Amino acid sequence: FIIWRRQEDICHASGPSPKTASWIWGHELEVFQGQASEMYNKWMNMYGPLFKIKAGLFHGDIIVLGDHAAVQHVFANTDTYIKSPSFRPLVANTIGKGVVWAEGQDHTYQRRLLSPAFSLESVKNMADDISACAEKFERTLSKLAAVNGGDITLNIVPYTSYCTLDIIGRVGFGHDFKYGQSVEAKEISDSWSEIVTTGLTIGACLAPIILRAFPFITSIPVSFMQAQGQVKIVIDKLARRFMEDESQIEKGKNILSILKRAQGESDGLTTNQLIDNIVGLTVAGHETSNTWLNFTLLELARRPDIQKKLRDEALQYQGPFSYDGISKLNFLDAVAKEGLRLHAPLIQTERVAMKDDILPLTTPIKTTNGKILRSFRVQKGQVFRIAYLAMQTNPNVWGEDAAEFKPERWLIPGAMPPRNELPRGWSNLVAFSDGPRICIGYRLALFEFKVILATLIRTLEFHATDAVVQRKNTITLQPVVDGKGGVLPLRISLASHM
Ligand code: HEM
Repeated sequence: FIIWRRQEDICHASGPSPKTASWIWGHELEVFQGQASEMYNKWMNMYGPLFKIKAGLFHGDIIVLGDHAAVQHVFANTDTYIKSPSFRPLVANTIGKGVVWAEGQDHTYQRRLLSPAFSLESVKNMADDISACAEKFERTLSKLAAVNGGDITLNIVPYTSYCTLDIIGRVGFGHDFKYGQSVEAKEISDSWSEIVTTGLTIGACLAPIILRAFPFITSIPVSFMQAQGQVKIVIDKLARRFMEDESQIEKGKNILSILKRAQGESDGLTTNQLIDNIVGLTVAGHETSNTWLNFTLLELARRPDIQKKLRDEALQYQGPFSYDGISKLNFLDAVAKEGLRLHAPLIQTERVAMKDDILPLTTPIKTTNGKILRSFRVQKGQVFRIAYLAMQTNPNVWGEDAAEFKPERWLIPGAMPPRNELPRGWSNLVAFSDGPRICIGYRLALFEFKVILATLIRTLEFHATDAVVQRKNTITLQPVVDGKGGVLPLRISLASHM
């Protein structure tokens, strides 16, 4: 057994020294204490796109993956590489047994039934709802700036969050959250603040490690985890209420109506699966889109020249925003991609190998015993972290300016690395993942991002403040100022042409 173990590739994989790891929490504590993805970026630079770290509570080493061929292989083989079984009961408790939770045939089945609600045609039909929410957001900021003499400094995070919640409410299940003013919107917003605040505490780092070591624990008394369950309670109630009104279901263009109408006698999601999926979509689609917008606004605030170029393009657009129309705004498209590359809202995901396998490698790796490996043998039970953010900001792939916000790299011929040196995934990014579990809402996320940004930028100017903004990972990437999460101060003024 010992000889066999010593032959495993992981034994000789490079990585940070075990001596630098906490004896009880491994390197996981160091990863948590740094800024989001900071340690992964550093180690990827030192050890290459596949390295191992010490796991907490004496669990076997974790492999951190950024190699394109290996990542593509993991995402393509969803039967071999599944989400961590230790977290499934927790996901079931907090967001239900929808597509986010499902594995194997159940996942394929649910995904097939959900897909029509996210088709190009369905997303195009969401244009009016998305625009209405974006305009409300813009009017609120313009009004605040106007009554304050044309200029105001505020924390943008809750304002963006009200807007993205409004959108998912309307396009998801025909509900108006009234731009953060309804009772339910306040409950969701309070739960999220709790998640962000407690997500910065040590408990949020230790809870998943404990769960992995003791998977029979289905409920951990950490408010970080419990707060997610509160969103389920609120959305569950609203979605059930919506379904009682058959006339709404008959004419509705929203996701729940589409799914409910498709509910056949032998084929279709059960009512509980429908509800769980609406909960999952709300959780998966709300704060992710919010993060993408917030950090892109920060980048634009720091670069008035880029902001002006974006504004000029948006001002040329005539009429209401449609999916096809807004897709023609090339600079907006480049800003969207660059914002997502630099600030992937989900910075990583985890997978576990269900059987022994061999990972193909794009970049051969050198092991600690001097061997060059062109593929990597893994054993059943191996845990992987797929480091989305580190992959998208790896200077060995994206060049020396990988950490800079440069939308023009997407437009100037030859400015991007050759496609065969980039991963697969939407626009050669991994932020939406890839393979059979690629984000089901990516088209909606992109459309809403563009409509909101174009609507805001036409009338408002964003300016950076003196605040030092850090980035931490609390489920999604969060701006942190003075140790407080969910804080991103921006100065906002009415655009000079107004
Ligand atoms: C910027 C916005 C978004 C980002 C960056 C994002 C990212 C991701 C990623 C990385 C995954 C794969 C996670 C994994 O397998 O471990 C995922 C899955 C998923 N996303 Fe998104 N997402 C976004 C917006 C949305 C929206 C707007 C919705 C729906 C309203 C949505 C619904 C889902 C669902 C249901 C899954 C699970 C899909 C499956 O397992 O088959 N997401 N998303």
